Amino acid sequence: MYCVEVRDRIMIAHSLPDPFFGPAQGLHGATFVVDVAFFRETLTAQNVVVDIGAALDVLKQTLQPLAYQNLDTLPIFAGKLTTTEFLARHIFDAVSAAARDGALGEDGKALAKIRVTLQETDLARASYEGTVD
Ligand SMILES: Nc1nc2c(c(=O)[nH]1)N=C([C@H](O)[C@H](O)COP(=O)(O)OP(=O)(O)OP(=O)(O)O)CN2
Repeated sequence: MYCVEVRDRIMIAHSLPDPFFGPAQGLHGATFVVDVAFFRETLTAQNVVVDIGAALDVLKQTLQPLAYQNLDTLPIFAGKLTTTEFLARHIFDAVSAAARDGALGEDGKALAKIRVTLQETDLARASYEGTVD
């Protein structure tokens, strides 16, 4: 399986209002390093998985609505615990939708899978991966 992975960063604020999270129940900031990996069984006619520039653009556009936001105030996340895992799935859904819509070109519609990884510190990260369908 071939893979191309691109990276961006995002700064957000949020709280995790459940006793499970201890001190993180309060409002705090996070800077996530976001990696998105694109997988194909075979290369395209140009011998790529996806164009790296297009992949970087899709990731930047996906993160833009979240950047520098307090996630607690965004209607799409109302009542949700915006954990690292949850945000990985949210970003996966947006990148997958962009791929299906052709933002990565015609070949981008035929990816085997996508994996989104959010690194919240040098010690911890979370991922979501799935097929593009
Ligand atoms: N599985 C997850 N666990 C935690 C997440 C998460 O997104 N997924 N997030 C947090 C906090 O937002 C923050 O990143 C860390 O908070 P902190 O309280 O410092 O976390 P720890 O559990 O490592 O430390 P303790 O102080 O021992 O609780 C927390 N967990």
